[in-house]
Amino acid sequence: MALWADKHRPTSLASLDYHADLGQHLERLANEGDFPHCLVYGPDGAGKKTRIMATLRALYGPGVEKIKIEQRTITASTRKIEVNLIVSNYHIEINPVEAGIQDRLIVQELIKELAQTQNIDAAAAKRFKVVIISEADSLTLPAQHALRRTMEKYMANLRVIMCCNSTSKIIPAIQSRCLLVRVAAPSHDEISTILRDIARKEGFTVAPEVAAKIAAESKRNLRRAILMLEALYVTNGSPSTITAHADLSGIEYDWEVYIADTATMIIQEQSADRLGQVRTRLYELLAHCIPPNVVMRTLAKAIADRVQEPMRPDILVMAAHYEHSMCIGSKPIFHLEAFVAKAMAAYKRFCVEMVM
Ligand SMILES: Nc1ncnc2c1ncn2[C@@H]1O[C@H](COP(=O)(O)OP(=O)(O)OP(=O)(O)O)[C@@H](O)[C@H]1O
Repeated sequence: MALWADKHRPTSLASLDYHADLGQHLERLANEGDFPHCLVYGPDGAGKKTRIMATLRALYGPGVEKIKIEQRTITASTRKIEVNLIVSNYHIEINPVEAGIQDRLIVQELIKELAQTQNIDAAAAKRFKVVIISEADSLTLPAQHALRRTMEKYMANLRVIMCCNSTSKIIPAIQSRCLLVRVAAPSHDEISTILRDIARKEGFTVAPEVAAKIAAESKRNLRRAILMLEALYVTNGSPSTITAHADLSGIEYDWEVYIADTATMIIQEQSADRLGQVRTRLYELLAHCIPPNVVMRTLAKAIADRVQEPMRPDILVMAAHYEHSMCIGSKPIFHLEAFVAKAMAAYKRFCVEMVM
Protein backbone atom coordinates (compact mmCIF):
# COMPACT_ATOMS: atom_id res chain seq x y z
CA MET A 1 0.00 0.00 0.00
CA ALA A 2 1.43 3.32 -1.03
CA LEU A 3 2.22 6.02 1.50
CA TRP A 4 -0.03 9.08 1.24
CA ALA A 5 2.94 11.18 0.15
CA ASP A 6 3.10 9.04 -3.01
CA LYS A 7 -0.58 8.21 -3.36
CA HIS A 8 -1.67 11.87 -3.35
CA ARG A 9 1.22 13.28 -5.37
CA PRO A 10 -0.29 15.46 -8.15
CA THR A 11 0.69 14.17 -11.58
CA SER A 12 -0.13 17.07 -13.90
CA LEU A 13 1.14 20.65 -13.83
CA ALA A 14 -2.44 21.95 -13.76
CA SER A 15 -3.23 20.05 -10.55
CA LEU A 16 -0.31 21.43 -8.52
CA ASP A 17 -1.71 23.22 -5.49
CA TYR A 18 0.87 25.96 -4.99
CA HIS A 19 3.41 27.98 -7.04
CA ALA A 20 0.77 28.17 -9.77
CA ASP A 21 2.88 30.66 -11.80
CA LEU A 22 5.77 28.22 -11.92
CA GLY A 23 3.41 25.45 -13.07
CA GLN A 24 2.06 27.64 -15.90
CA HIS A 25 5.57 28.63 -16.93
CA LEU A 26 6.67 24.98 -17.12
CA GLU A 27 3.52 24.11 -19.07
CA ARG A 28 4.30 26.82 -21.63
CA LEU A 29 7.86 25.60 -21.98
CA ALA A 30 6.72 22.01 -22.46
CA ASN A 31 4.23 23.01 -25.14
CA GLU A 32 6.66 25.20 -27.05
CA GLY A 33 9.05 23.45 -29.40
CA ASP A 34 12.30 24.18 -27.67
CA PHE A 35 12.61 22.82 -24.16
CA PRO A 36 15.83 23.89 -22.40
CA HIS A 37 18.14 22.03 -20.01
CA CYS A 38 16.88 22.81 -16.49
CA LEU A 39 18.38 23.11 -13.04
CA VAL A 40 15.58 22.69 -10.50
CA TYR A 41 16.55 23.69 -6.98
CA GLY A 42 14.93 24.20 -3.60
CA PRO A 43 14.79 22.77 -0.08
CA ASP A 44 13.88 19.16 0.78
CA GLY A 45 10.24 18.25 0.32
CA ALA A 46 9.39 21.49 -1.51
CA GLY A 47 7.96 19.63 -4.52
CA LYS A 48 10.86 19.63 -7.01
CA LYS A 49 10.48 16.03 -8.12
CA THR A 50 6.72 16.37 -8.40
CA ARG A 51 7.14 19.35 -10.73
CA ILE A 52 9.79 17.58 -12.82
CA MET A 53 7.58 14.51 -13.32
CA ALA A 54 4.56 16.69 -14.11
CA THR A 55 6.65 18.53 -16.71
CA LEU A 56 7.70 15.22 -18.28
CA ARG A 57 4.04 14.27 -18.43
CA ALA A 58 3.28 17.54 -20.21
CA LEU A 59 6.09 16.76 -22.67
CA TYR A 60 5.36 13.09 -23.38
CA GLY A 61 1.95 12.19 -21.95
CA PRO A 62 1.09 9.62 -19.25
CA GLY A 63 3.41 6.99 -20.85
CA VAL A 64 6.28 8.62 -18.97
CA GLU A 65 4.85 7.27 -15.71
CA LYS A 66 5.39 3.66 -16.84
CA ILE A 67 8.76 3.28 -15.21
CA LYS A 68 10.96 0.35 -14.32
CA ILE A 69 14.18 -0.01 -12.38
CA GLU A 70 17.16 -1.22 -14.37
CA GLN A 71 20.49 -2.30 -13.02
CA ARG A 72 23.47 -1.43 -15.18
CA THR A 73 27.11 -2.33 -14.88
CA ILE A 74 29.60 0.17 -16.25
CA THR A 75 33.06 -1.17 -16.85
CA ALA A 76 35.95 1.24 -16.68
CA SER A 77 39.47 -0.13 -17.24
CA THR A 78 39.86 -2.16 -14.04
CA ARG A 79 36.66 -1.39 -12.16
CA LYS A 80 33.04 -2.29 -12.46
CA ILE A 81 30.41 0.09 -11.15
CA GLU A 82 26.85 -1.04 -10.60
CA VAL A 83 24.12 1.58 -10.74
CA ASN A 84 20.34 1.48 -10.52
CA LEU A 85 18.45 3.55 -13.06
CA ILE A 86 14.82 4.51 -13.24
CA VAL A 87 13.79 4.36 -16.88
CA SER A 88 10.76 4.95 -19.06
CA ASN A 89 10.57 5.02 -22.85
CA TYR A 90 11.27 8.74 -22.70
CA HIS A 91 13.64 9.38 -19.84
CA ILE A 92 16.17 7.96 -17.44
CA GLU A 93 16.84 9.05 -13.90
CA ILE A 94 20.26 8.65 -12.37
CA ASN A 95 21.61 9.36 -8.92
CA PRO A 96 25.33 10.14 -9.04
CA VAL A 97 25.71 9.39 -5.32
CA GLU A 98 25.57 5.67 -6.15
CA ALA A 99 28.81 5.88 -8.11
CA GLY A 100 30.68 8.04 -5.58
CA ILE A 101 33.86 9.49 -7.04
CA GLN A 102 33.38 7.45 -10.23
CA ASP A 103 30.32 9.52 -11.16
CA ARG A 104 32.11 10.97 -14.20
CA LEU A 105 31.77 7.56 -15.84
CA ILE A 106 28.02 7.52 -15.39
CA VAL A 107 27.76 10.96 -16.91
CA GLN A 108 29.98 10.04 -19.83
CA GLU A 109 28.83 6.51 -20.60
CA LEU A 110 25.14 6.45 -19.72
CA ILE A 111 24.23 9.86 -21.02
CA LYS A 112 26.23 9.34 -24.20
CA GLU A 113 24.50 6.02 -24.79
CA LEU A 114 21.09 7.59 -24.28
CA ALA A 115 21.90 10.57 -26.48
CA GLN A 116 23.07 8.36 -29.32
CA THR A 117 19.88 6.30 -29.43
CA GLN A 118 17.18 8.24 -31.19
CA ASN A 119 13.64 8.13 -29.87
CA ILE A 120 12.26 5.08 -31.69
CA ASP A 121 8.66 6.08 -31.11
CA ALA A 122 7.97 7.99 -34.32
CA ALA A 123 4.74 9.35 -32.87
CA ALA A 124 6.56 10.73 -29.82
CA ALA A 125 5.75 14.36 -29.19
CA LYS A 126 9.40 15.29 -28.78
CA ARG A 127 12.48 14.03 -30.56
CA PHE A 128 14.69 14.34 -27.52
CA LYS A 129 14.96 12.20 -24.41
CA VAL A 130 15.41 13.52 -20.89
CA VAL A 131 18.01 12.63 -18.27
CA ILE A 132 17.07 13.50 -14.70
CA ILE A 133 20.05 13.83 -12.41
CA SER A 134 18.85 13.73 -8.81
CA GLU A 135 21.03 15.04 -5.98
CA ALA A 136 23.01 16.90 -8.66
CA ASP A 137 24.82 18.95 -6.01
CA SER A 138 26.82 15.83 -5.13
CA LEU A 139 28.31 15.56 -8.65
CA THR A 140 32.10 15.76 -8.47
CA LEU A 141 33.88 18.48 -10.46
CA PRO A 142 35.22 16.07 -13.15
CA ALA A 143 31.67 14.75 -13.60
CA GLN A 144 30.31 18.29 -13.94
CA HIS A 145 32.89 19.15 -16.60
CA ALA A 146 32.05 15.94 -18.48
CA LEU A 147 28.36 16.81 -18.18
CA ARG A 148 28.91 20.28 -19.58
CA ARG A 149 30.58 18.83 -22.69
CA THR A 150 27.84 16.21 -23.05
CA MET A 151 25.13 18.88 -22.80
CA GLU A 152 26.68 20.84 -25.64
CA LYS A 153 27.45 17.91 -27.87
CA TYR A 154 24.09 16.11 -27.70
CA MET A 155 21.71 19.06 -27.42
CA ALA A 156 19.83 17.80 -30.52
CA ASN A 157 18.44 14.66 -28.87
CA LEU A 158 18.98 15.10 -25.18
CA ARG A 159 17.80 17.40 -22.39
CA VAL A 160 19.18 17.32 -18.88
CA ILE A 161 17.05 18.16 -15.83
CA MET A 162 19.10 18.45 -12.67
CA CYS A 163 17.53 18.42 -9.23
CA CYS A 164 19.35 19.73 -6.18
CA ASN A 165 19.00 21.73 -2.95
CA SER A 166 21.20 24.64 -3.93
CA THR A 167 22.98 25.86 -7.03
CA SER A 168 26.11 26.73 -5.06
CA LYS A 169 27.87 23.46 -5.83
CA ILE A 170 27.06 23.52 -9.55
CA ILE A 171 29.75 25.03 -11.78
CA PRO A 172 28.87 28.30 -13.52
CA ALA A 173 29.43 26.72 -16.95
CA ILE A 174 26.52 24.34 -16.31
CA GLN A 175 24.33 26.98 -14.66
CA SER A 176 24.69 29.22 -17.70
CA ARG A 177 23.47 26.41 -19.98
CA CYS A 178 20.35 25.72 -17.91
CA LEU A 179 17.09 27.39 -17.12
CA LEU A 180 17.21 27.86 -13.35
CA VAL A 181 13.92 26.84 -11.75
CA ARG A 182 13.56 27.63 -8.06
CA VAL A 183 10.96 25.68 -6.11
CA ALA A 184 10.53 27.47 -2.79
CA ALA A 185 9.19 25.62 0.24
CA PRO A 186 5.39 25.90 0.55
CA SER A 187 4.08 28.24 3.24
CA HIS A 188 2.50 26.96 6.46
CA ASP A 189 -0.95 27.85 5.13
CA GLU A 190 -0.36 26.03 1.85
CA ILE A 191 0.78 22.94 3.75
CA SER A 192 -2.25 23.08 6.09
CA THR A 193 -4.60 23.26 3.11
CA ILE A 194 -2.93 20.28 1.41
CA LEU A 195 -3.09 18.25 4.65
CA ARG A 196 -6.79 18.93 5.10
CA ASP A 197 -7.37 18.05 1.47
CA ILE A 198 -5.55 14.72 1.85
CA ALA A 199 -7.56 13.99 5.01
CA ARG A 200 -10.79 14.62 3.10
CA LYS A 201 -9.71 12.26 0.32
CA GLU A 202 -8.90 9.60 2.93
CA GLY A 203 -12.35 10.05 4.49
CA PHE A 204 -11.63 11.85 7.76
CA THR A 205 -11.39 15.42 8.98
CA VAL A 206 -8.52 17.09 10.74
CA ALA A 207 -8.91 20.14 12.97
CA PRO A 208 -7.35 23.27 11.38
CA GLU A 209 -5.25 23.76 14.56
CA VAL A 210 -3.69 20.30 14.15
CA ALA A 211 -2.97 20.83 10.44
CA ALA A 212 -1.34 24.19 11.29
CA LYS A 213 0.72 22.58 14.06
CA ILE A 214 1.96 19.81 11.75
CA ALA A 215 2.83 22.42 9.10
CA ALA A 216 4.92 24.31 11.66
CA GLU A 217 6.60 21.12 12.97
CA SER A 218 7.44 19.98 9.43
CA LYS A 219 9.68 23.01 8.91
CA ARG A 220 7.94 23.61 5.58
CA ASN A 221 8.89 20.18 4.25
CA LEU A 222 5.66 19.00 2.59
CA ARG A 223 6.64 15.33 2.35
CA ARG A 224 7.44 15.32 6.02
CA ALA A 225 4.14 17.02 6.87
CA ILE A 226 2.18 14.39 4.91
CA LEU A 227 4.12 11.57 6.62
CA MET A 228 3.39 13.16 10.01
CA LEU A 229 -0.33 13.37 9.25
CA GLU A 230 -0.38 9.71 8.21
CA ALA A 231 1.54 8.69 11.36
CA LEU A 232 -0.87 10.67 13.52
CA TYR A 233 -3.90 9.06 11.83
CA VAL A 234 -2.54 5.53 12.21
CA THR A 235 -1.31 5.93 15.80
CA ASN A 236 -4.75 7.28 16.80
CA GLY A 237 -6.48 4.19 15.40
CA SER A 238 -7.74 5.75 12.13
CA PRO A 239 -10.42 8.05 13.66
CA SER A 240 -13.06 9.85 11.59
CA THR A 241 -11.95 13.17 13.12
CA ILE A 242 -8.60 14.30 14.46
CA THR A 243 -9.59 16.89 17.04
CA ALA A 244 -7.64 19.94 18.14
CA HIS A 245 -6.61 18.05 21.33
CA ALA A 246 -4.71 15.29 19.44
CA ASP A 247 -1.28 14.54 20.93
CA LEU A 248 1.47 15.14 18.37
CA SER A 249 4.38 14.11 20.57
CA GLY A 250 4.72 10.56 19.22
CA ILE A 251 5.16 11.45 15.56
CA GLU A 252 8.66 12.87 15.57
CA TYR A 253 11.34 10.92 13.69
CA ASP A 254 13.23 8.56 16.01
CA TRP A 255 16.59 9.50 14.56
CA GLU A 256 15.99 13.19 15.27
CA VAL A 257 15.18 12.45 18.91
CA TYR A 258 18.33 10.26 19.00
CA ILE A 259 20.46 13.14 17.67
CA ALA A 260 18.88 15.59 20.12
CA ASP A 261 19.79 13.20 22.98
CA THR A 262 23.32 12.94 21.59
CA ALA A 263 23.61 16.74 21.66
CA THR A 264 22.46 16.74 25.29
CA MET A 265 25.17 14.15 26.11
CA ILE A 266 27.80 16.42 24.51
CA ILE A 267 26.66 19.39 26.60
CA GLN A 268 26.45 17.39 29.85
CA GLU A 269 30.03 16.09 29.82
CA GLN A 270 33.17 16.79 27.80
CA SER A 271 35.61 13.90 28.21
CA ALA A 272 37.34 11.16 26.22
CA ASP A 273 34.84 8.64 27.60
CA ARG A 274 31.88 10.71 26.50
CA LEU A 275 33.44 11.20 23.07
CA GLY A 276 33.66 7.40 22.77
CA GLN A 277 29.96 7.05 23.65
CA VAL A 278 29.02 9.72 21.14
CA ARG A 279 31.11 7.98 18.46
CA THR A 280 29.11 4.77 18.99
CA ARG A 281 25.89 6.73 18.52
CA LEU A 282 27.23 8.36 15.35
CA TYR A 283 28.09 4.90 13.95
CA GLU A 284 24.58 3.79 14.84
CA LEU A 285 23.06 6.68 12.87
CA LEU A 286 25.24 6.03 9.82
CA ALA A 287 24.46 2.31 9.99
CA HIS A 288 20.77 3.25 9.74
CA CYS A 289 21.48 5.12 6.49
CA ILE A 290 20.97 8.63 7.83
CA PRO A 291 23.17 10.66 5.40
CA PRO A 292 26.32 12.02 7.12
CA ASN A 293 25.61 15.62 6.11
CA VAL A 294 22.12 15.37 7.62
CA VAL A 295 23.64 14.01 10.86
CA MET A 296 26.18 16.86 10.89
CA ARG A 297 23.58 19.58 10.32
CA THR A 298 20.99 18.21 12.73
CA LEU A 299 23.58 17.65 15.44
CA ALA A 300 25.09 21.13 14.96
CA LYS A 301 21.64 22.68 15.21
CA ALA A 302 20.78 20.65 18.32
CA ILE A 303 24.07 21.63 20.01
CA ALA A 304 23.60 25.29 19.02
CA ASP A 305 20.11 25.21 20.58
CA ARG A 306 21.60 23.97 23.85
CA VAL A 307 24.56 26.37 24.27
CA GLN A 308 24.58 30.01 25.36
CA GLU A 309 23.91 32.63 22.70
CA PRO A 310 27.52 33.88 22.17
CA MET A 311 28.76 30.36 21.36
CA ARG A 312 26.17 29.54 18.71
CA PRO A 313 27.97 31.05 15.69
CA ASP A 314 31.19 29.18 16.63
CA ILE A 315 29.37 25.85 16.65
CA LEU A 316 27.84 26.51 13.25
CA VAL A 317 31.18 27.62 11.78
CA MET A 318 32.80 24.40 13.05
CA ALA A 319 30.01 22.30 11.56
CA ALA A 320 30.35 24.10 8.19
CA HIS A 321 34.10 23.51 8.24
CA TYR A 322 33.77 19.78 8.96
CA GLU A 323 30.91 19.32 6.54
CA HIS A 324 33.14 20.75 3.84
CA SER A 325 36.09 18.53 4.80
CA MET A 326 33.67 15.57 4.80
CA CYS A 327 32.69 16.37 1.19
CA ILE A 328 36.26 16.34 -0.05
CA GLY A 329 37.55 13.58 2.23
CA SER A 330 36.58 9.97 2.86
CA LYS A 331 35.08 8.19 5.90
CA PRO A 332 32.42 10.63 7.19
CA ILE A 333 32.75 9.28 10.74
CA PHE A 334 36.22 10.92 11.09
CA HIS A 335 34.81 14.33 10.29
CA LEU A 336 31.72 13.91 12.46
CA GLU A 337 33.86 12.85 15.38
CA ALA A 338 36.33 15.69 14.81
CA PHE A 339 33.41 18.12 14.90
CA VAL A 340 32.13 16.66 18.18
CA ALA A 341 35.63 16.79 19.75
CA LYS A 342 36.10 20.38 18.67
CA ALA A 343 32.63 21.40 19.89
CA MET A 344 33.26 19.69 23.25
CA ALA A 345 36.61 21.48 23.67
CA ALA A 346 35.12 24.85 22.73
CA TYR A 347 32.19 24.40 25.11
CA LYS A 348 34.44 23.37 27.98
CA ARG A 349 36.68 26.40 27.38
CA PHE A 350 33.64 28.64 27.26
CA CYS A 351 32.30 27.29 30.58
CA VAL A 352 35.71 27.71 32.28
CA GLU A 353 35.98 31.31 31.03
CA MET A 354 32.47 32.04 32.33
CA VAL A 355 33.33 31.09 35.93
CA MET A 356 36.67 32.91 35.98
N1 LIG B 1 1.62 20.92 -5.57
C1 LIG B 1 1.48 19.92 -4.70
N2 LIG B 1 0.28 19.62 -4.17
C2 LIG B 1 0.14 18.63 -3.28
N3 LIG B 1 1.15 17.85 -2.87
C3 LIG B 1 2.35 18.08 -3.37
C4 LIG B 1 2.60 19.13 -4.31
N4 LIG B 1 3.92 19.13 -4.63
C5 LIG B 1 4.47 18.13 -3.91
N5 LIG B 1 3.54 17.49 -3.18
C6 LIG B 1 3.78 16.40 -2.22
O1 LIG B 1 4.96 16.73 -1.49
C7 LIG B 1 5.82 15.62 -1.38
C8 LIG B 1 7.23 16.07 -1.64
O2 LIG B 1 7.38 16.44 -2.98
P1 LIG B 1 8.66 16.10 -3.85
O3 LIG B 1 9.07 14.68 -3.67
O4 LIG B 1 8.38 16.59 -5.22
O5 LIG B 1 9.72 17.05 -3.14
P2 LIG B 1 11.26 17.28 -3.47
O6 LIG B 1 11.46 18.75 -3.41
O7 LIG B 1 11.66 16.57 -4.72
O8 LIG B 1 11.90 16.59 -2.19
P3 LIG B 1 13.38 16.00 -1.95
O9 LIG B 1 14.36 17.03 -2.38
O10 LIG B 1 13.37 15.78 -0.46
O11 LIG B 1 13.42 14.74 -2.73
C9 LIG B 1 5.34 14.59 -2.37
O12 LIG B 1 5.15 13.38 -1.68
C10 LIG B 1 4.02 15.10 -2.92
O13 LIG B 1 3.00 14.20 -2.59
